[in-house]
Amino acid sequence: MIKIDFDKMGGLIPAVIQDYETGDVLMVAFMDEKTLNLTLKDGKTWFFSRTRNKYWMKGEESGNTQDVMEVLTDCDADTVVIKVKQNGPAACHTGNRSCFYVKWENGQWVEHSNPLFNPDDVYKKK
Ligand SMILES: N=c1c2ncn([C@@H]3O[C@H](COP(=O)(O)OP(=O)(O)OP(=O)(O)O)[C@@H](O)[C@H]3O)c2ncn1[C@@H]1O[C@H](COP(=O)(O)O)[C@@H](O)[C@H]1O
Ligand SMILES: [Mg+2]
Ligand SMILES: [Zn+2]
Repeated sequence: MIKIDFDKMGGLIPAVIQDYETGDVLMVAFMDEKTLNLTLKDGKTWFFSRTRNKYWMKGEESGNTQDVMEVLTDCDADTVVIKVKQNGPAACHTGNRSCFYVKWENGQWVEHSNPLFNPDDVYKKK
């Protein structure tokens, strides 16, 4: 029986969040056993934030939650890909649809930012 190998990963595995409809990678964040189980039960994505040292449901503040459509793990069961229906305009807290809007071009990183919301409006409590 396949079991996710959290121990090998120091308790946290990468979760690649993919748009169910377009296949775009929306974000990458981390899950421990508890947040993976929450995600599987709840049908929304839950993560552990190392920076903020807390559990979070994506969209708890912005409303930009993610409905889980499909969950995959890889050959050695130490990463997950989660296909989601993204609610609201964007997954990234910058307002961009995806976190991956910075591209290596001609020897440097170039931002292709196209915010679909203003983070100052959406994240008011800070
Ligand atoms: N909303 C986001 C958010 N959306 C996407 N991401 C991406 O999720 C990844 C992990 O975020 P964290 O920094 O929380 O997690 P981490 O474990 O520190 O990971 P690293 O940054 O160290 O890689 C990063 O690649 C972020 O770009 C976000 N990271 C943080 N937030 C914050 O989460 C809070 C709640 O936001 P909502 O979930 O939209 O309500 C707000 O304070 C936001 O600023
Ligand atoms: Mg961080
Ligand atoms: Zn982001």
